[in-house]
Amino acid sequence: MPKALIVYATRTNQTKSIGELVAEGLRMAGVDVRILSVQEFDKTGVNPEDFDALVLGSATYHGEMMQPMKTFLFKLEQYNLEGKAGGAFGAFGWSGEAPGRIFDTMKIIYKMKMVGGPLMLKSAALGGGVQMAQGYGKEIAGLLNSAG
Ligand SMILES: Cc1cc2nc3c(=O)[nH]c(=O)nc-3n(C[C@H](O)[C@H](O)[C@H](O)COP(=O)(O)O)c2cc1C
Repeated sequence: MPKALIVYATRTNQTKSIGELVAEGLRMAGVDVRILSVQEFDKTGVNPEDFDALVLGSATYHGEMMQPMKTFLFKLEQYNLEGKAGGAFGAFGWSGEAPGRIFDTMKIIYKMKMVGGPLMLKSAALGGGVQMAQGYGKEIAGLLNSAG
């Protein structure tokens, strides 16, 4: 069974809720998922290289991703993530810079095989958010299947 790791940064848990729905979508598509906050990741000793997909999320504050996700993206330099499936998501209010910045870093710096684009939602609970987030997870799972 392919494995996915989701790591997120959040302040009021909207991004966590979106991540949990992305996890559901991945699981529906037969992927084994581990979901952790950045703080939990730091405590666990999980190795991202042990996963087939890495999905990262951060809320946007003051036009930026949250500081723990910035630090986490630097930390990833110690791992070889090239060719792994990837996606990026986050809750936002109006401008939503974080998911796009994370997405580009995963694609350009870590040379990951990314889904079509970042997932930006104002809330997991609004406007078809559940379906969109679950669908995003399924889309990432599709990359794994096509990778064989
Ligand atoms: C002080 C403050 C600054 C914010 N700055 C932005 C911003 O620059 N752009 C944006 O799209 N949303 C901004 N937001 C909205 C948050 O991204 C939004 O509330 C989001 O749902 C929070 O997600 P979280 O629960 O995962 O922390 C801001 C919210 C607060 C309270």
